Amino acid sequence: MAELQSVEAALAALLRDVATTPPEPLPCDEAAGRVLAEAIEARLDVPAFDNSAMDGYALHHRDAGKRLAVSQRIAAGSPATPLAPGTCARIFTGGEIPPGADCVVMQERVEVEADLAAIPPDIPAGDNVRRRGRDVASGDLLLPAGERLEAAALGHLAGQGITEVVVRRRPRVALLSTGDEIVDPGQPLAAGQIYNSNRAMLRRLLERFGAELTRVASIPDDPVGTGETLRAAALEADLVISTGGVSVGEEDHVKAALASLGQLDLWRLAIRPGKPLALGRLPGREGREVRFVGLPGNPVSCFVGAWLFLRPLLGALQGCPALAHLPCLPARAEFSTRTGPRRHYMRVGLEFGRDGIVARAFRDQNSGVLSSCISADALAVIPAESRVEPGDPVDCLWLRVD
Ligand SMILES: Nc1nc2c(c(=O)[nH]1)N[C@H]1C(S)=C(S)[C@@H](COP(=O)(O)OP(=O)(O)OC[C@H]3O[C@@H](n4cnc5c(N)ncnc54)[C@H](O)[C@@H]3O)O[C@H]1N2
Ligand code: MOO
Repeated sequence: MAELQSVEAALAALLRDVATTPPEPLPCDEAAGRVLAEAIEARLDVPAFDNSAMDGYALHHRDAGKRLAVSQRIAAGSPATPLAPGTCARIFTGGEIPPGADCVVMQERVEVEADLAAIPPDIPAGDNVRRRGRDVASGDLLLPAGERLEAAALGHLAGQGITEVVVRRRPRVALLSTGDEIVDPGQPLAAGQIYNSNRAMLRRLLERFGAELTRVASIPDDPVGTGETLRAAALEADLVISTGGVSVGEEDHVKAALASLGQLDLWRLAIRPGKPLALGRLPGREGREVRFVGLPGNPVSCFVGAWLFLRPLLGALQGCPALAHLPCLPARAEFSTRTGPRRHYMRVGLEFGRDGIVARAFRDQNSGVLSSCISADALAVIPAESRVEPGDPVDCLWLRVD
């Protein structure tokens, strides 16, 4: 039997020449989770002016240790006037530092008697002053292209007064299921049939990875219908995904249809779960090439395949480097296991303790046992032909990310 291939080789083949989706303008209010198509330069200084970090008194530091008349009151949002020499200004958090002042003393340290503020000694220049442009200076790179717009980035855009951004169109994905035995939830189950659990699981994962599902369908069990379904799916999608039917079964219309419509490579990977994987290309609209990924039908193989292959692919389609790799955490195994010729991606829960991270494996790691994925914080990567004992180090790919 041909030698098993590596995940890295399959991933490189999958990601070769992936074109990003086209850019589209979008109001910032609708842009959460979307990926910037172009870098954004800051057009304002933030803060826009030197301002106070405290409620207190603004003064020149040479006047520290004196009793000073309070010559003005500066609330946040009202302009300051130059500070009369030898006086201080009552100031509030966010209030503009008046010209002539260079520090702020918080009010808890100041005694006010008969309109005079007793300032403690030795206040350094700059104390409690938030300098203009400290966060962002006009002309700086505010956000790079490829940034996924999450909370702080959206706040940063708003801080610049920006209302619209140019983002990558969501990758359009067709999600197809194979298998005569697979039935949609809501329908009655006949003997030997099972409900389609991969579809609901992948739909959620794909949406988390930034996709828009354009078609969710089952592939009919005949060659003509299969070809038509694949062709129609490719015309409206950037990516066509199928589940099931990638191992060595006899009747497989998907493989035949793909091979005749476009191109198909069948991979047998040295991993568990997820050994069989189909990668191909289909003709799309206007001569574009649409990627095809055929994941194995076993639900855990599907789940693991989605994290290992679909997430980086959706990252490449969106031009988003953050989706290329899962964060890898060093943990200590709380279990023992041994592997054969395939690298094992074990579903583990992680416990973060003072002495580091402990990885606990789900009791049943069979590729049909979807319960192993429910509380999986990570995939522990156990190299091929190795042995792990409790306390041994294991690399864990963190799954609590988008
Ligand atoms: N003789 C061999 N048999 C198998 C091999 C092999 O190398 N030689 N590989 C095994 C491995 S590993 C995997 S993984 C599976 C992959 O099989 P397929 O991708 O061809 O998938 P199916 O046979 O269609 O289904 C496998 C399993 O998953 C269930 N399934 C399928 N789709 C769904 C769905 N949408 N929701 C829930 N469950 C689904 C299906 O009923 C089967 O039980 O092949 C092994 N066999
Ligand atoms: O590799 Mo299969 O994906 O073990 O069940």
